Amino acid sequence: MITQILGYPRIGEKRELKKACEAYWAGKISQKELFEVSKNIKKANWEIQKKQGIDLIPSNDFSFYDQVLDMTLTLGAIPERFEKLVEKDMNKTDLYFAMARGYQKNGLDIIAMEMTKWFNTNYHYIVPEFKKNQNFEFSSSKIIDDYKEALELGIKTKPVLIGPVSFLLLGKEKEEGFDKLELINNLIPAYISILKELETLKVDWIQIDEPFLTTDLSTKEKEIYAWVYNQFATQVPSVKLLLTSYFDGLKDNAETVVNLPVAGIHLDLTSDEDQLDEILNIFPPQKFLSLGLVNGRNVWKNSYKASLSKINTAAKKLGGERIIISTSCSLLHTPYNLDNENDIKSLPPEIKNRMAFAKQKITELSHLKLLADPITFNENEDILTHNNALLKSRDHSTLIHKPQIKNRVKNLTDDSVHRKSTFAIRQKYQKELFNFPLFPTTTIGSFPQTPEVRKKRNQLKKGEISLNEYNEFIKNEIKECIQFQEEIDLDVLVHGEFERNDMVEFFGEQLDGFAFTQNGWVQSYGSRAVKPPIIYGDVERKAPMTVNWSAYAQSLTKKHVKGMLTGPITILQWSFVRDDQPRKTTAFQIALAIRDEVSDLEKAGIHIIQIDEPAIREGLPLRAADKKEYLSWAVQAFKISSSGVKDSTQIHTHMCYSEFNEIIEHIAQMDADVITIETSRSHMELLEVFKVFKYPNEIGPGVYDIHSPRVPTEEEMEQLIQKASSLLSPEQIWVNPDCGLKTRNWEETMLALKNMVNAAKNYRRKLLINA
Ligand SMILES: Nc1nc2c(c(=O)[nH]1)N[C@@H](CNc1ccc(C(=O)N[C@@H](CCC(=O)N[C@@H](CCC(=O)N[C@@H](CCC(=O)O)C(=O)O)C(=O)O)C(=O)O)cc1)CN2
Ligand code: MET
Ligand SMILES: [Zn+2]
Repeated sequence: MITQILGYPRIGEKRELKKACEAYWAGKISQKELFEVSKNIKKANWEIQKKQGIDLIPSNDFSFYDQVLDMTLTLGAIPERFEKLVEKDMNKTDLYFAMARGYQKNGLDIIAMEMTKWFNTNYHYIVPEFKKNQNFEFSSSKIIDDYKEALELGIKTKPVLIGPVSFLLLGKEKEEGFDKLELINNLIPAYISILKELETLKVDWIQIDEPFLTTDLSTKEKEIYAWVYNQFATQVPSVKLLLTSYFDGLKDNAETVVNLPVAGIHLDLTSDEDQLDEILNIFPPQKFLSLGLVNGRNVWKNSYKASLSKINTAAKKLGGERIIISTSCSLLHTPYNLDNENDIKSLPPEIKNRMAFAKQKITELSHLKLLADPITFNENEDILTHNNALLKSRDHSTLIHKPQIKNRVKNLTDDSVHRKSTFAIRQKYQKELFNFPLFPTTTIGSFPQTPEVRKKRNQLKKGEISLNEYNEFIKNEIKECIQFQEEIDLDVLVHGEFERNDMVEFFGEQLDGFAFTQNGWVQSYGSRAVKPPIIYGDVERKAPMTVNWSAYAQSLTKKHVKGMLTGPITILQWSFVRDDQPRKTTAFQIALAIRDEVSDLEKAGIHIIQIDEPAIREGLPLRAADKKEYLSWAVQAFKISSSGVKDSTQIHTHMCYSEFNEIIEHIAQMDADVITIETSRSHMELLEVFKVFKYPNEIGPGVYDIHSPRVPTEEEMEQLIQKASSLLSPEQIWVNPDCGLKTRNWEETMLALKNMVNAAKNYRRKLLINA
């Protein structure tokens, strides 16, 4: 048997890549220095795998920003607006970063390529853009260079490519009148060139990722898959392709997939463990089968007993030589190394003992290999015994199991899931209490997280300043933020979220049942990363988490300050979640904790409370058949958290990543009094859905794209308000940015928000004149 992983984290064990990229963008280091950092990261990654005895070590899994963008450049699919830069002889690295981040320099203003979520993860990729008759050409030698770079270190790697069908499906048509899949004919020759070049280098295996194979495919799409892989088999017959898919099972695509003429097929057995038997029944002779047993999406130790049983089942049918023991997906979604976590207060040893990060997951693969082989089994049996005992000890842990919490979830009644009155009645009370003008203005919560704020938090962590000093600093930030909001005359104020390292981690740190890490960084997009908290046990709120900050902010102003919370589904989705109970149960436990916080905010005199749910869409299962069930409990979880308040208390929610058209009815069922959403980047295109679906409650479509440093003008935003008014009723509409302002700086923020408030005022005035 052989072992493999599908990809390794690439930000560096100490986030070296983030620091190097940001320094390079700021002009502080040279390109040579940047490349030096990347070289060291790749080298360390390859060597650790080699040391642990991984047989198929990936290359080209490294990326400076995103692997899909790498593929776009490899195929020469550079959008037209960047051609100006090519003509100016900009070097490839700068062009690459310009495509990812936009280019506003030297009199040019070129907007970045769009970014969106990678399937159901918190990783974002750069969306390929296609025009009619788009040409593709093998244009970047990164995949070749990285292979050679590893070879020079004495390591023969398995280059990784995104497959052609998935590449097209990941992209977007930027012109009317064609279907991106038509481009497959233009695309295949470019792929053939890549494969031929790899062939001349005598590579052994090539990993080709087709993650769309775990989604619902049309007959036509299945036919395209068959056609494409037959092309490869005839035109480059000697290359050994290992075809992967992940994040779900092959299900009804299984028949198509096992019959593709490739040398090996990889299955994700962590997200669909039942598929193995079915696949084995139809699996053709000679092909290799890769068993994705070690979970690349969580931080829990593998159950060797369960994995070995699968390996044995497969080996009985296929024989051991054709089996590959693998991670379920790339390890991109897990942190680097658990050995770096030594703070027992944030990560109790009992929990740490049951965890594995990327480095530990590699060890697990080599253990499984030893245990799967009868010859090496005997002398390693204690590894299995130990693993069994460790995982069993979980069942009786008092750290994990809290009967009173389990009971509270069990005893939830229908009443706890609904507001007291209908929206129409609540709206009446709220209008009386708040008396806002038409088009009330507000923000989404966070204000700039400046280097000073982060530095203070860092000093607190290192013990260089006292908690008191830190709190006073944050209070001062809040004070200045409130003052600014009053000055520009926003209608609903926020405290600014200065005390939060991250909107999820901040809550995780304060809840029972959560652990957190010091170095457990996972890439979210580009140079940005998160440290997802770890939910290991029953979740309970120990004490109020945000009340003091909100109450303090409210004490500074006569205007209403919105309380600011993260919702249960977003906390669930952006954490590493325990795997010993259904996600729904964990979501409900978090929801109850948030419900208690909402209630305490209300008692403290906060009359408007926002519960953010930006990740509700991303949690959607990949298969249509599974969506309904998820949406049902996700909406319930939100309602558990939000429905314990008086009719006059106004509940807001916020969502970005607004590809929500398909779930708009469920969003309406959440029954928030006000929802703010991301729409400005698409110029309100997303609101088209309201032509066919009458959204019942109030809604704030974003008028200001916070992803770009650009300051929008009053006129622009007024036009967006006007556009929204043509699709929604003026009584429904709020005016706000697309999302929080934490990644922006103060200068941009001040100008943009001033313009935003003026835009709302101008539009109100015009309505009055016309009335
Ligand atoms: N969890 C989560 N997922 C999300 C989002 C989100 O906000 N949270 N937003 C969407 C977009 N994704 C994002 C992900 C990360 C960041 C982001 O800004 N991350 C920061 C880190 C945030 C953080 O944890 N900051 C810590 C500081 C960590 C740090 O870098 N400390 C320095 C020292 C700081 C100093 O002295 O200057 C160090 O350790 O070296 C804090 O504020 O306390 C980064 O990568 O730079 C933004 C958006 C979708 N997914
Ligand atoms: N309240 C949060 C903020 O303003 C919502 C962010 S959604 C990713 O940052
Ligand atoms: Zn947002």
